[in-house]
Amino acid sequence: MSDFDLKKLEAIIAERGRSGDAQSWTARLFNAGTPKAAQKMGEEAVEAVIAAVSGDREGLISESADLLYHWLVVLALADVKVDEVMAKLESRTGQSGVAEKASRPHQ
Ligand SMILES: N=c1c2ncn([C@@H]3O[C@H](COP(=O)(O)OP(=O)(O)OP(=O)(O)O)[C@@H](O)[C@H]3O)c2ncn1[C@@H]1O[C@H](COP(=O)(O)O)[C@@H](O)[C@H]1O
Repeated sequence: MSDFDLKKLEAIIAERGRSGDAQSWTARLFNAGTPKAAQKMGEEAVEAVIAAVSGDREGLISESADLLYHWLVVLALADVKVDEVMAKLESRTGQSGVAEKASRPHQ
């Protein structure tokens, strides 16, 4: 099993985004800004949905990777850390999760 994880990709994105390398897709997204990065994230999400609904397992894996990459770029541009998202998810587990869930509408 791979030991690659979202925090490693987060670090790569932070470094590549600031690189100024014209060949870097991450740098191009950083330069383009949040609207472009968020648009790409949305496109990849839709492609992942299509793969899931059509039963395309390999497609779902590939589109999920694209989605997570673009999601991390959007987070980086908003100065939000993966750890903050994980803390939010953790707060929804166990007893604290019950309290958080009760405070959220539509759940
Ligand atoms: N994980 C990814 C990753 N996933 C997807 N992509 C790129 O996301 C881009 C958009 O995907 P699309 O399928 O929409 O491709 P496209 O049709 O060319 O896009 P459009 O410009 O036409 O909208 C493609 O160029 C993919 O290569 C990624 N680009 C980079 N990474 C990671 O970021 C690192 C640094 O990459 P660079 O910034 O390119 O050096 C890489 O080593 C990887 O670890």
